[in-house]
Amino acid sequence: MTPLSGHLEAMRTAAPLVQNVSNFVAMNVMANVMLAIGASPAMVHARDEVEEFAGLASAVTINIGTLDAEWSECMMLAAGAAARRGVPWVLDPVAIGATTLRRQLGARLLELSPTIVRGNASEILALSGIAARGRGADAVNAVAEAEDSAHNLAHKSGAIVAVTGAVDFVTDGTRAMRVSNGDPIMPRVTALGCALTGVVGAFAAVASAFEGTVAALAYYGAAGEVAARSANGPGSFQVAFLDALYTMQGPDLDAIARVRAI
Ligand SMILES: Nc1ncnc2c1ncn2[C@@H]1O[C@H](COP(=O)(O)OP(=O)(O)OP(=O)(O)O)[C@@H](O)[C@H]1O
Ligand SMILES: Cc1ncsc1CCO
Ligand SMILES: [Mg+2]
Repeated sequence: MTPLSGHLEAMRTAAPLVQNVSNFVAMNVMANVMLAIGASPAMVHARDEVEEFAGLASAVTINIGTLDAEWSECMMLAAGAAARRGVPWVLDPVAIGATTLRRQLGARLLELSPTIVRGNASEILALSGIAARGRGADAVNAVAEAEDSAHNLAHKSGAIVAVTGAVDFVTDGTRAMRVSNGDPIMPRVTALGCALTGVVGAFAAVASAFEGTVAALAYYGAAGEVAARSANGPGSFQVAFLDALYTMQGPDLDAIARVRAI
């Protein structure tokens, strides 16, 4: 396996263009996070250009956070274009269990073979068909409760499935890894999970989906730990987090990362 630092350095060297069909809450947060890591984000989602743009991008991410009928159509077009062209694409199934609209779109997007699915425990449980206790965008379930579902979902869909939370779990349906970096203040800032999906996309542009996902999660959590040391609350954390993502070097990442195979 390439060291985590190798994937971070490759991502920064490539500065991949990542197209994000995201949501109204996350767009600004996500674009700033992606610029801080050294990627090139483009929040492009209009029906008339979304497919064409997917041909230019090195990765595509789809987030159903604030969907309506038109967003849904644009997401299907972007995911379809990425899948046809072999561009890695990442699904973020925000609050997928909450409504019929979300469940139905989630099922249709899964048919377009996402390269990676990244969600919190409640979302991964719901996406794999098990009633989960998520109330909206926030997880109510622990990651461990969703590990079997993640395994089955990966097996069935062919996607790498990442369940994030206090200890992240990543599986391709056969092997699995846990990443135990991060800080409990991270879910107190909106859209940090959504922004993480963009970071996963940037790493998937330069690495295999499994290794890239693990590296992205470790880097994100490690930067969260560094930022939390100087933060007084969610406001100062958000600023410190962008700085930590920006300043973290490969050797820092290898030293702070807590990644283990299961
Ligand atoms: N309790 C926690 N302790 C440590 N780190 C955490 C914790 N919760 C979240 N994190 C960190 O935050 C990252 C994103 O996680 P999270 O699962 O909260 O996303 P999310 O629920 O999709 O967020 P959102 O939908 O609000 O954008 C995780 O990969 C992890 O690094
Ligand atoms: C709060 C919120 N509501 C819809 S999307 C979103 C961002 C976190 O997922
Ligand atoms: Mg989320």
